[in-house]
Amino acid sequence: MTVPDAAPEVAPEPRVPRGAVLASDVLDSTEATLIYNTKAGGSERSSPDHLVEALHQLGYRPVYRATDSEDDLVQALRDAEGTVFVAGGDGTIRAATLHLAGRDGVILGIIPMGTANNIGRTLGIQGEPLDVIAAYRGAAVQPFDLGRITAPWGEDVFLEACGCGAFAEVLAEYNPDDGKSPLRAVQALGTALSAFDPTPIQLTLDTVPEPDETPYALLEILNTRATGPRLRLATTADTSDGLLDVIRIDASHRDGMLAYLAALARDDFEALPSVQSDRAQVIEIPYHGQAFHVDGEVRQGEQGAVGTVRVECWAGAVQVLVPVAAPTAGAQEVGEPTP
Ligand SMILES: Nc1ncnc2c1ncn2[C@@H]1O[C@H](COP(=O)(O)OP(=O)(O)OP(=O)(O)O)[C@@H](O)[C@H]1O
Repeated sequence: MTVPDAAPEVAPEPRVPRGAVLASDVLDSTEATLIYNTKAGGSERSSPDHLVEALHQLGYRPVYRATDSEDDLVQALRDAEGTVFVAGGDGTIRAATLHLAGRDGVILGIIPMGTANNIGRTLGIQGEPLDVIAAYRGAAVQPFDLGRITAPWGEDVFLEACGCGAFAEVLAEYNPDDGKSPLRAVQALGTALSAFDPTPIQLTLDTVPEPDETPYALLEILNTRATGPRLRLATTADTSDGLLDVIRIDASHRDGMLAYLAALARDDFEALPSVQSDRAQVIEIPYHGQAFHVDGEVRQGEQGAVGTVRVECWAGAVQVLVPVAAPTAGAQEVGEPTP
């Protein structure tokens, strides 16, 4: 069995995150595919050639599959085996991951190159692309959950989050032509949180209905800690726990806009008294035509529609490469040292 640079050269006792295993224990192939979105925000920081060379140095045999759009991923990933490295923003990682979900024998290697990088940050994967690749020497593999949605508009899968209320309304109104500004988006969310007038709904968490109907100014189901323009709504979310974080704000008890903006800036959104935080496997949300977002995409509301939006955690849908040295989501406490 040949493995890509399995043994770390400097760390005699690699410590892998809890729930993860060394990549060298599961990979029996040095095969690798590189997807590189040349349109993503940070793509000028390196080139596919540089990344291919860096992967070679780790012991992989990478093949770069050029893609002009998401549609090209069907062909590029059809026969992919081994490790699929995806360089791009959250949108690119999402697009590729949707093709890999539920597939055996494939591991996702994230090379964050966007603005928000919510997926990479949740896993402790950040930095310049070549540094990220270097940190994959002696890496571990851990499960990465996805969210699966069955709704009146159809089926959806998300990596980061889905939800309705203020953030979905902001995304539905957000005009990308005005420029992609995290600050503008956060300010818009603050305003929407204090002004949005939601319809009361009765939520069900893991088959247990909530006692009352509640008007939620914000209802977000998160897999990663942050979504959108780095909105850290679920500050302790764990992408490998088989659960989704349910973050909600009852509109009748909401704080003022500044309280939310300040909490986001302080990174303790869940500590606000008006923010309720729970974890569940299955969440059922009554649908009355309200707008939803699924990661960065919007499912526009449909007047007069009724039904249920069922959101379920798809535990371990993907296997993801994580550096052993960096802390990872849910793995701040590391497991026993690997022999
Ligand atoms: N493999 C791909 N090749 C080319 N284009 C892609 C690919 N995957 C996604 N895209 C498209 O590229 C666009 C930008 O992607 P992405 O969101 O990853 O980058 P970004 O906008 O720089 O990131 P961020 O949102 O973090 O700033 C998206 O509209 C997406 O549809």
